[in-house]
Amino acid sequence: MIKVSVVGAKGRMGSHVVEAVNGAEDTSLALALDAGDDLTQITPENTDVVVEFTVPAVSLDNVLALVAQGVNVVVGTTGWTDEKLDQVRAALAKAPRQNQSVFIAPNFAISAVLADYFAKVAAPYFESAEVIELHHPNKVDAPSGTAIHTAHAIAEARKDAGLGAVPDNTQTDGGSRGQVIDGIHVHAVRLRGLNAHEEVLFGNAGEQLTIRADSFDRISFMPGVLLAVRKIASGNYPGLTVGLDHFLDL
Ligand SMILES: NC(=O)c1ccc[n+]([C@@H]2O[C@H](COP(=O)([O-])OP(=O)(O)OC[C@H]3O[C@@H](n4cnc5c(N)ncnc54)[C@H](O)[C@@H]3O)[C@@H](O)[C@H]2O)c1
Ligand SMILES: O=C(O)C1=N[C@H](C(=O)O)CCC1
Repeated sequence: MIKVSVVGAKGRMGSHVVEAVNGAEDTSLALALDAGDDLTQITPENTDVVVEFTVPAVSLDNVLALVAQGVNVVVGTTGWTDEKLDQVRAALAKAPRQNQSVFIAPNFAISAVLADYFAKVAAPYFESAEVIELHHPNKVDAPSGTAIHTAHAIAEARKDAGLGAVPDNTQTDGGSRGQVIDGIHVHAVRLRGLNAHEEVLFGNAGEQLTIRADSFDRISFMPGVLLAVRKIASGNYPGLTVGLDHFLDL
């Protein structure tokens, strides 16, 4: 049995994770903690893997504390920058136990991971590329962590292919052209009724490719969370790993 503790257990995602851990045959719930609870209750004796779904403002501190307490962490919370990732790497380098792991996934849904992968494949073949993410209005961050990840991946693939800047003759912009991430315009929609959705638009003269992923229900993230828990519990991924694609045969 893999002993799993959940941090952010009362949240929209954390409560689904508690159910998924209780429902799987090879995982058991150790601790379910939320804001105000003492994280030092989590130890290597009672927990093999912590699943962290909180808010971007606190996630880094939680992860650093948990690493220092000697436990492995699977993180779904957004808000990760290169600088924050470096802090996690530094914490892992002086972690109390050998081969400790932190795994961070911008998105645990297979549809989103594949959309991201297909976008990377398509990126070198198109002059234009833009990302539109669409989410429920309770989301605290914009653009989504997934969209940021997709924009970086498209930019890297374009750079590797020797492509220049996307064509854009906008002369005035009151904000309608979205946030520019690594040269890629990213647009965020917040709409009641939505859950988590992303469209990647590619264009050439006379043609367009649209790649779209839709998570209609948070249950769509749970197979990915359990996959990550199992992979991290295996001990085969020491250090920091970012992205569920590392665990898929793509
Ligand atoms: N990676 C993915 O596949 C994926 C999927 C959905 C959501 N997310 C991300 O997960 C995060 C959580 O989303 P949500 O919709 O569940 O949010 P939410 O607001 O419903 O839940 C967050 C929970 O964290 C708790 N919390 C806040 N501060 C805390 C602290 N210091 N210690 C412990 N718990 C604390 C809150 O009380 C709340 O219960 C967001 O960053 C979101 O973007 C990622
Ligand atoms: O509902 C959210 O919040 C989501 N956050 C992640 C993101 O920002 O990419 C993943 C999708 C759902």
